[in-house]
Amino acid sequence: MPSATTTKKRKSTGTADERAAKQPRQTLEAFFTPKVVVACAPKDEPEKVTRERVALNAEQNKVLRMVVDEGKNVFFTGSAGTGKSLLLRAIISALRKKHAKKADAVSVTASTGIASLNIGGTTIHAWGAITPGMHDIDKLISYIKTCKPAHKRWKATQVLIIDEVSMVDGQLFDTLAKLAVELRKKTNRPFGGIQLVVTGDFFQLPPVTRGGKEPFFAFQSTAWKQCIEHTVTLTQVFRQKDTTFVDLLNEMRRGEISPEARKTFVGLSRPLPQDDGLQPTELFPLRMEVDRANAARMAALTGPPCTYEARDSGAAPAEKRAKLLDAMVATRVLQLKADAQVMLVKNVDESLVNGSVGRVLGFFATSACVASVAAPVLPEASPTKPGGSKPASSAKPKSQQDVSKAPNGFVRNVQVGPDGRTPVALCPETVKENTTPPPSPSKAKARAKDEELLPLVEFSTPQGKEIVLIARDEFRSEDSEGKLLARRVQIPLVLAWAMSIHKSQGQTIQKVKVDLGRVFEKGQSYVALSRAATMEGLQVLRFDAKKVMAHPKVIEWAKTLEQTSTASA
Ligand SMILES: Nc1ncnc2c1ncn2[C@@H]1O[C@H](COP(=O)(O)OP(=O)(O)OP(=O)(O)O)[C@@H](O)[C@H]1O
Repeated sequence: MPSATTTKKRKSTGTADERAAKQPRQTLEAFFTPKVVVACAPKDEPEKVTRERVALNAEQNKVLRMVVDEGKNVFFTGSAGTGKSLLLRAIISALRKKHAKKADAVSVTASTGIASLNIGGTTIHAWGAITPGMHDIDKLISYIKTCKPAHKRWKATQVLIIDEVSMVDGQLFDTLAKLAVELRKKTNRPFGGIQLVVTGDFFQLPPVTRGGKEPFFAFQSTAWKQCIEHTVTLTQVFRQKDTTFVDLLNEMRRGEISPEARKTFVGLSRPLPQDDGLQPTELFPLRMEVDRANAARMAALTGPPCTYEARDSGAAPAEKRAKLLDAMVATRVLQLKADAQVMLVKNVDESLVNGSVGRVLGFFATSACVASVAAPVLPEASPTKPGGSKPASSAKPKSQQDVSKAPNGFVRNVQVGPDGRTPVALCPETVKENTTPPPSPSKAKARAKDEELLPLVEFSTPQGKEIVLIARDEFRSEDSEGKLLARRVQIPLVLAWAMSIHKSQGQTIQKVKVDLGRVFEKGQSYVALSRAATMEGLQVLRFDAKKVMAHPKVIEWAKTLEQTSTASA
């Protein structure tokens, strides 16, 4: 029976490794393999739920079974927060186990770079070696045939996953289907016989169009009608617990705002409390507005700035490389100050995710933070390679050894002194209890001399506060043959007083502020407002019912779905 959980054994090379091998594997694979109940079990077998696992609900399990056990072509959708991403990660994990012996059998893609980053995949364009905007099948085929890895992928793929499909242009969907048929020479089967697993919410962001052109959604394409056998709508909202808020968001999603809903939204214009020291993240449609808002907040902080220049490399020609680097979420120059509000742009584990917001406490060396960890726990790791932070020395107490092992160089659970921002190892007056004494402050300072000072950040997570030293990490852009085009090693943080709605898609943000007066695209307001976990954490300025309208084509299409499901119920 295939299992959705992973407990890969490691080669034991010594006592430390033996200890580590006994630990449950806590890499990002564990994050992509969320602690979900195995869903490939026969329907009548009771589900095993362990203490730390998130159990998929019945509708999520149904989709997982349709995809993994029955091999069906499925589009699963649902409003924001219904667990599409979590389910997708469980599906990816189960499919990889199912096809473990066949490399390239499971291809994981998304419409945008950011969405693909969230599921450890690649963009659909990069996967298929498709030039954006090009639909000449013959030209595309001859180009793909020159890219051996891409050609191999087209032929070897048995399951193609496409996330955030609302942003996939319908014409592209048709092109993909035609290419699959041609390249796989299985002309009698839709999509060349590739199993499709597609997800997203068409009420969220639409495909990008030029010059105000109407979007052509994937569901309007001919291939969609031929290839998507089953549409499943997830209905249980997990992100928001408050049913009143869920109902309000649903009214908005359908574009039917009642007078009561309007009144409630207008009432959300009040400022949010700042009891945890964090201000709401303001969501803007344009990157320019985001940069301006963040720069103004930074200028208001009086402390000295700490600047991180990215370490860039890559084989692409200069102009192309610059473009690729520019599109990366990590910036070329990151300027931070103590008290700056920041957002993590890498997934680490279930509590520290791409989207976690925190406040910079100061800038410290890894060694000082390793000496100040609060508890002897093994930190969970990121799948990316370490980005340049130096490992701390090996002659340390057990807890410190474990901490320095974090492959991403992060130091978790740092304990700070009475000022609330200095690691205890640097506070002479602080005596740590219950662990081996930390190195003396003078030693820690001496060791710190050669090390790059890194931002120490207090994150607000659903599990509570955690202080983490953030090391540099790697961001890569590869071509369809897997060749490294551009690489950036940078601190994986961005300023987070403000962020773009586009980048916020898929995230859960505890405190959100949205000025609807700025929103210009259908779907944007719904994405922005539905990032908030609670109404208490949402501030809405200039509410205008017209601005929250869904696209009429999507409303029409959704009605046909409802009719189908009512008829088949
Ligand atoms: N079965 C489940 N049990 C408990 N929590 C869940 C479950 N499924 C999802 N969640 C949680 O609900 C929240 C929203 O889930 P997720 O991000 O997967 O939703 P989504 O449908 O992809 O949202 P969006 O469309 O806004 O990106 C996350 O915090 C996730 O961990």
